[in-house]
Amino acid sequence: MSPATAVAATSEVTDFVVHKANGLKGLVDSGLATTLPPQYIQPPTERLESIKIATSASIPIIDVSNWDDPSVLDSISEAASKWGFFQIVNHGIPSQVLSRVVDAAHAFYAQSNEERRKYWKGSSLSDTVFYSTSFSPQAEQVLEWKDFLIFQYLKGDGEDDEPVGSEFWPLVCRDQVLDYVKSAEPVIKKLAEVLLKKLNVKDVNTEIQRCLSGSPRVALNYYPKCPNPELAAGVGRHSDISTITMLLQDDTGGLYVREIKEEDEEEEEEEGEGGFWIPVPPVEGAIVVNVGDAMQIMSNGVYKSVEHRAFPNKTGSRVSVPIFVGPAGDAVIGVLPEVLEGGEKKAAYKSVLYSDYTAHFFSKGHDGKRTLDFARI
Ligand SMILES: COc1cc(/C=C/C(=O)SCCNC(=O)CCNC(=O)[C@H](O)C(C)(C)COP(=O)(O)OP(=O)(O)OC[C@H]2O[C@@H](n3cnc4c(N)ncnc43)[C@H](O)[C@@H]2OP(=O)(O)O)ccc1O
Ligand SMILES: O=C(O)CCC(=O)C(=O)O
Ligand SMILES: [Fe+2]
Repeated sequence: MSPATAVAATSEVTDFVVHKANGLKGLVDSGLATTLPPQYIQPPTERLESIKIATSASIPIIDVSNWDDPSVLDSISEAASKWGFFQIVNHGIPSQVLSRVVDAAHAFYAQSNEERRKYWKGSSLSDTVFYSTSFSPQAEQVLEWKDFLIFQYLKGDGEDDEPVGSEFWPLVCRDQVLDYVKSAEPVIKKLAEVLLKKLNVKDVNTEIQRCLSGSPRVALNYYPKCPNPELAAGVGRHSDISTITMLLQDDTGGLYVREIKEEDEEEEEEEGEGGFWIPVPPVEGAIVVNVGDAMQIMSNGVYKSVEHRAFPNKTGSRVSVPIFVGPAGDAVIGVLPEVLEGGEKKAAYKSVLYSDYTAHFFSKGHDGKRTLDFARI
């Protein structure tokens, strides 16, 4: 292929996937992507083959059947400090609710391009749901091998009101997403309570509440079967900007978490391309929990938001369902005063308007933990 033809092919693929709103799923279904298109080819340093996989480390699996057990609280806060990631089991969310939301994700992507396109970002009838691809396609050098459908769970005024705009959510997955968020809410609340309690925050006032939870966002991430997974990334190295993320993954696998080294803890994590990556194996009924940047800021680095990434595979598609719990856009986040009491440590982060922080995150491709520099003093 001449360079000119290659460029034409490149722009045609982006046009088809992004601008014509077919998504990556549309490209894969078209049968045209028998080899990985150039704009999905990651630089060598970002490929699975060039990362060092940790063979002996694993992230903790915590049984949360008894939230009153002090050892559960200790395990959670220790995991949030040491790994930034853990899995919870016996959390009380019925297994059918979990399997139904995964099946519903497959059902959404199994639809025709026309049906999915109705929800494409900018065309969707409600801003509380949209379909898109990669991460921020307008800002990325290389696209990620992922589509996502994202919902904003914005509660109505009345106690029993359905979330704003949910009458416009796709019928193939609407009820399953609603059931999942409703069942997850008490678990999210408990996790936030435990993490704050261990920071000595006794009075969870309205301002702190706002910093913990605006309206959660739920995504149905879809990583199609990939012709050359060794060259691609499903989601590139990033930390979440949330306070907490609860991630449900199907039984495929593909998620890796960066191992925190002790020296990282002392000098503030300096990641880059080195270090070891810990696979997060799917565990039946488990939910992966991770600390996001907002929690790292509020806890002054006691809890760590940790880089993670996911790779696609050659044999089949993969689904994951994160619930991002984070501040409202107009909340100001900063180090909680309780964390600085005693006066030994200085605040490592300034206070920032969360919508400025999120705008910065979405204005660039994934770049590990660099987003945090936006708030670092
Ligand atoms: C897509 O691939 C991804 C995504 C991620 C995401 C990781 C996270 O940690 S997201 C956590 C952020 N969410 C929360 O903390 C939940 C509570 N708050 C909100 O949802 C708020 O919307 C807000 C995120 C704080 C922003 O509020 P505001 O500034 O008032 O403006 P909005 O209009 O609501 O949003 C601005 C802009 O961002 C888009 N957006 C918001 N969340 C997501 C998201 N999770 N994924 C994709 N896009 C998102 C929103 O649609 C708006 O877009 P415009 O184009 O209309 O400006 C990690 C890794 C990935 O690969
Ligand atoms: O699919 C996964 O396992 C990870 C997804 C993720 O990190 C995200 O959506 O923020
Ligand atoms: Fe993430």
